[in-house]
Amino acid sequence: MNFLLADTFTAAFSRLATQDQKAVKASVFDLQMDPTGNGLQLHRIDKSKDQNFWSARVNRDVRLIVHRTGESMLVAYVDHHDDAYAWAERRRIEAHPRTGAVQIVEVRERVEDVAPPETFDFVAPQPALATAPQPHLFASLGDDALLSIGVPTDWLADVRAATEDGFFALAEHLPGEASEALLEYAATGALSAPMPATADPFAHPDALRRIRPIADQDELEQALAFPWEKWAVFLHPSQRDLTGRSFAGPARVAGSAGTGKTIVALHRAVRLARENPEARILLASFSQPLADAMARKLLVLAPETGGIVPRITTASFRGIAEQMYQLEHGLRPRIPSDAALRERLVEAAAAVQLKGFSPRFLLSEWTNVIDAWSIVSQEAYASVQRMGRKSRLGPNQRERLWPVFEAVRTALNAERYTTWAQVFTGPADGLADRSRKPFDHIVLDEAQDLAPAELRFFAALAPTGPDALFLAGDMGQRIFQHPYSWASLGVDVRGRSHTLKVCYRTSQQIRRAADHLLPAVLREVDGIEDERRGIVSVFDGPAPLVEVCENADAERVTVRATVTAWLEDGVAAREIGIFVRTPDLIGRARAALNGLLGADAITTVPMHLAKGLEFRAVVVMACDQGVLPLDERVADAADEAELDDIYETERRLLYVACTRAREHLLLTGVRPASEYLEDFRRA
Ligand SMILES: Nc1ncnc2c1ncn2[C@@H]1O[C@H](COP(=O)(O)OP(=O)(O)OP(=O)(O)O)[C@@H](O)[C@H]1O
Repeated sequence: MNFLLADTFTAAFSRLATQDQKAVKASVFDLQMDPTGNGLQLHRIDKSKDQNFWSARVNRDVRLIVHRTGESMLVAYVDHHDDAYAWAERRRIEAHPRTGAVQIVEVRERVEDVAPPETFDFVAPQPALATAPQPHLFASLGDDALLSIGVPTDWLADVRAATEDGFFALAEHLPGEASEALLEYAATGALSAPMPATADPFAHPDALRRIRPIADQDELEQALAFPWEKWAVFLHPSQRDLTGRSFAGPARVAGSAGTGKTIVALHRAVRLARENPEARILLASFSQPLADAMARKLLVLAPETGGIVPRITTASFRGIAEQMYQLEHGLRPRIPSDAALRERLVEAAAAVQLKGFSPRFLLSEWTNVIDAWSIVSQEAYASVQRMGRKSRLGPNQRERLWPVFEAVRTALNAERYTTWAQVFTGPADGLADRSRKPFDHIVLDEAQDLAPAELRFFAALAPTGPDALFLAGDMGQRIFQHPYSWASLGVDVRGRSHTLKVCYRTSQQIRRAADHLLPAVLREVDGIEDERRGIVSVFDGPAPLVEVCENADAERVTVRATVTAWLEDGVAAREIGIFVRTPDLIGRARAALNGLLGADAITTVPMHLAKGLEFRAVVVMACDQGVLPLDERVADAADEAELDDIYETERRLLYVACTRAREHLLLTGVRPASEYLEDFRRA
């Protein structure tokens, strides 16, 4: 008999008190050992429309709801007695008549039978005083089309009557696949193609995202250990596909912020480790805090110690390269700071009386071209494409610049400095001819910000072959790198790049507004197009707020009032993040929080550190003209094209900051405000 867990159960389980959870766990384990349910006092729920629902007694108060057929035992829900019964009385579990996927369907009471909950009011007539009626979003879709995307038959009329305002209240009652397909239709005007049917209705990808077969005790232990981490057990079909698929060459998962790329990277690393007990896997991300966060999540997915976890190394991009450097050289690399580099560049420029290039330009050219691409000769500099450095530097300019860079390289060598690019390039060169590599599989998150030397390094760490290199990243969030061709470095993901479309982190309102900061289609150097239309968020929330204030005092008052309201509303201080463009603006953010209870727990950081974070509520402060985009950067642009590039990166920074928010977002600035606020408001 198949033993299965539904996400409705894990969600309800995570809400119970710890004592009750212990008792529920014991009952579920008993049930797994003996799926007949003997000893658990199973009672059929007579009032349910689905005769396969039974209740099992956990303790005096708590009841487990199971769905039992000849072939399967599905643990569907758990709650206090009356609520558990009420849940089962309004549900049925069945294979959808068209898609074939098993669904937990909320039974749609007829309007005359039951007063509709306040949150939805679809088939019921609109009040007479309603303002201009909103168009029905799905009026043009026939039954056939609605059934093809998994809308349960009882909900067809509601879906056809849904308007924009009420859709999310309705969506909560529909199976996820149906609401996502409807939202995508609302956004793009196209219906997604249905998934192919499977012989076993539980094996259908749409069923697997909510109902997971549990093979043994270990799996059950894992599913119950962290019930609030839904992602650990229930994946979207597209996430599941990317987790399980084998790729003949380097592959990539793309997708807007919050679509679960990190989750795919984690599941994939665990899957590869489980499948091959010999495999050594590297799971790396941009920074140490992000690597630490992945390591914590890894323990949720694979709690068993002594098992696969020791074979998965989690590290930051630089951390792993630095370790290898240290192993080889016996000491840590001495890395020049940006200030030290700038100083040497300015000195070298003065020595050759170079005029017309700002220190910022010299540093950027050094970092993004000379050092990034290991340029060591004037000839190489003359021919380098300066990919992503859109300013066209003619041969004369390069000729004038070269002595400066050459002098800086010599000075750095003399002072025993090693640049980050050199830290990555050394091991990459050393490993090129070796047959034994340190890892079998490399899985990288935040791949959009990999520098060329870093990409080469990671590609060299595992043997070329199937599933050697998997990259997760969103081009729309690239803030540290100029674009360049991955294919030119041998990492060609064309044909093996897949985009996730369902956003789990950010409410529909915030995501939609943030999307306006970026073009609808982003085109990469290697020709891959990243289509950003048709992304849907799985939940709804308040519209983001934009406040342009007369002065910094007024801004402080606005931010303080909003944060206070969030705290009073039950948002914990640690769930609030405040982002500003530069470190010296942090004081402006802290001033707004001065004296607020719990203010210390509120994160206040520059936008550059927002990557990978997540908060229930976010303020992006000081979005003033001159701050976003940052005047200093704009002033250094060599030409129009370079200016465009700066504008784009600044825009992406704001996009990253805004998309850290789950439910609430406030953007503030002082008049005259950043022009980006207008784009944001277009939503
Ligand atoms: N299948 C899922 N079920 C439930 N929650 C999920 C699922 N997949 C992802 N999430 C949640 O969505 C949020 C975003 O996931 P994740 O960090 O993997 O997205 P991302 O695409 O890497 O985001 P970003 O590009 O902004 O870093 C997280 O809170 C994660 O737990």
